[in-house]
Parts: sequence; structure tokens; C-alpha cells
Amino acid sequence: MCTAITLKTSENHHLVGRNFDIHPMNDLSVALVPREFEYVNRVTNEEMKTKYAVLGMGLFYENHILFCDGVNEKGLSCLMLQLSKFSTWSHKIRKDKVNIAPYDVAFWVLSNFSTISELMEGLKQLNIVALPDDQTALSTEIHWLVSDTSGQSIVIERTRDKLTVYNNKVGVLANSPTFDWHLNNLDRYINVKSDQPEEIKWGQQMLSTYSNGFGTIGLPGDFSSPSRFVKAAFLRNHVNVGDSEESAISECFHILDNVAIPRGVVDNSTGKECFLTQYSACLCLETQLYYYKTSSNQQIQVIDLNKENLDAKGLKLFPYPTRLTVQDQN
Ligand SMILES: C[C@H](CCC(=O)NCCS(=O)(=O)O)[C@H]1CC[C@H]2[C@@H]3[C@H](O)C[C@@H]4C[C@H](O)CC[C@]4(C)[C@H]3C[C@H](O)[C@]12C
Repeated sequence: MCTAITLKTSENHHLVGRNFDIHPMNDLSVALVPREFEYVNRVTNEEMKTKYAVLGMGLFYENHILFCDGVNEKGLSCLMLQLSKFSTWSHKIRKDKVNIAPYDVAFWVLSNFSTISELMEGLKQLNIVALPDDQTALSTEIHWLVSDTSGQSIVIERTRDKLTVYNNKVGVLANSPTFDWHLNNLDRYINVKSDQPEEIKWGQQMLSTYSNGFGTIGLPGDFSSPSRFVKAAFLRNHVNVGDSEESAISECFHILDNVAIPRGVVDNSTGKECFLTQYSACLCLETQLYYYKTSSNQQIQVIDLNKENLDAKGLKLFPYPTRLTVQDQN
């Protein structure tokens, strides 16, 4: 379970927020990858080099860093979310294409493109490959939310052996099923609204409200992907984010909290380990600030891409907060 939203302030700053929901894991850390950083393409073994510096949540797996989400120095963001049972990958390297493993697509997007329109050209060359001996790639089932400073936001999915790009007009992404299914499902919630309903008579019986929030009755509260999508879509499209980046960040985390999973409430499919919201992040595309909080430390951390040396030689990792910190008031 993961949920992502986009938001815009009245000062035209674009934010992208996400919950990362998984069983408890230790290998996460915000990472800064500089320009001209050299690494090996896990599909072709070719040497690759980053064009743009990238700041985002890195996940270390088999001595390899993959990006769950991030923003680059040009204000392009890319997030990956699970798309179980629907994603399909190519199983062959194609010489005329850029061959990338599914778990590395987010990093490829962030390190090579500055806008969505540039990326759309790049996608024509992309072959997302899971080679038969790459168990990691074969078990990866994901789709992506990409946004840029023009305010455009797209969803990229590869299903039934075809890449589809959707314009994301609702500003939300969750997990399975596919994005178009979620958009159709939204119609069922057409009656949900922010305003209070009027009093009404049913026969001789008068129906009236007795607390705020009666307009939102019918909004789902469970943690399934369709329900999180609907709830996040309603909140994202009715929230008042205020003028500044600061107030919008607070509202972004409020929305993410509304679809976040406390420890123990949801078991994973094997029933052995619980799922939880491991971290929630909010990225500002204009300022390239990465705000985040973790399941065990709810204090918001912030890392500024532009305070770093973007031409440094190696990767920089930031400590992942795991202990509760509170501010003493006396
Ligand atoms: C949990 C991540 C997606 C977050 C998310 O959307 N969760 C919702 C799950 S659900 O729909 O509600 O079930 C996924 C996306 C890519 C996944 C990783 C990649 O597939 C690469 C390897 C694959 C290995 O089999 C497991 C570790 C792993 C490193 C994966 C861990 C985890 O499953 C990741 C990080």
C-alpha cells in the first residue's frame, strides 16, 4: 500500500507527497546522487553516468541503490508504487533501445530528464527489462508518478506488454488495479462533498445533521488501494493549502496521515509481518526540498538539494531517523 498526491500552492509551488507502505525494513536512507555519477546498468552491464543530481529515498538491495522516489535539480520528480498483478516487462534486451530494469526506471528518469515533455521523447527509447535470471526484476511490480514544475503530472504503467502514459488530472496514485480503473471508480463517489447536506423529510420523518462532516459520509475508511485512492482524491481536491510552501507541506502531511497505516492494523498477504507506513515524504519541485517523517519518528526532517555539492564525487547518505524525538516545553 502506498498512496501519492500532488498539490499546488497559490504561489505556484508544486508539491508531491507519498506514503511508502511496506513491512518494517532497515535499508532505507535519503540519498543524494551527484551529476556525472558513474554506475553500472544492471541489465546490460554498460557504464552509465547521471546527467542531473538526484535527491530521494534510496533503498539498498543486493549492493544496489534503487530510488523509491526523488526530485532532481531541474524540479522533475518520480515516485514508484506497487502495481501487483498488472505490470508486465520485456524479457529481452533490444539493441535499438535504452534497456532498464523496472526497479531502476525511477533513477533513470530522475538522472536524465528535466521536464515531462523531454521524458515523453525519452520513453520512446525505453525498454523495461526483467531478464529471466534477474529474480529481483521479475518480482518487481510497479508503476510511476512523474511531475514537473509546469504542474503537469503523468502516470506510467506497463501492462499487457504495452507502455501507457496517463495525464493525471486528479493528482493521486495508489496501487492496483490500473490507473484508468481508479478513475472510473471515482464516479461512484460523486455525492461526497465538503458542505453539510440540507435537512430533508422522508415521509413524516425529518432527517438532519448533528455534527460537521455529514457531506463526507460515504468516503471509504479502509486501507485497500481503491479506498485509499478515493479518499486521497477527495482530500487532495478539497483541501485549502494556503499560500506558502510551509502551509502546503502541513496539509500534504495531513492528507498522507489520513491514508497512512499504523503498525499492526494490516497484515501482509502471508500474515507473517504487518504492513505499515514506513515513511511519508513531501517534495517541493521548485525549491527541491525533501521533507519526510518515519513511522517511529514523526518529526518532519528536511534536506535541501541545493545546499549540497552537486558535482561531488560520490553518493551522500543521510541518517534515517528511527527513534522518537520530541520538543521539551519545560
Ligand atoms: C514496497 C515498494 C512499493 C511500495 C508500495 O507501493 N507498497 C504497496 C504494496 S500493496 O500494493 O498495497 O500490496 C516496492 C516497489 C519496488 C520494490 C522493490 C523492488 O521490486 C526490488 C526488490 C525485489 C525483491 O524481491 C524484494 C526487495 C525489493 C527491493 C523490492 C522491495 C519493495 O517491494 C519495493 C520497494
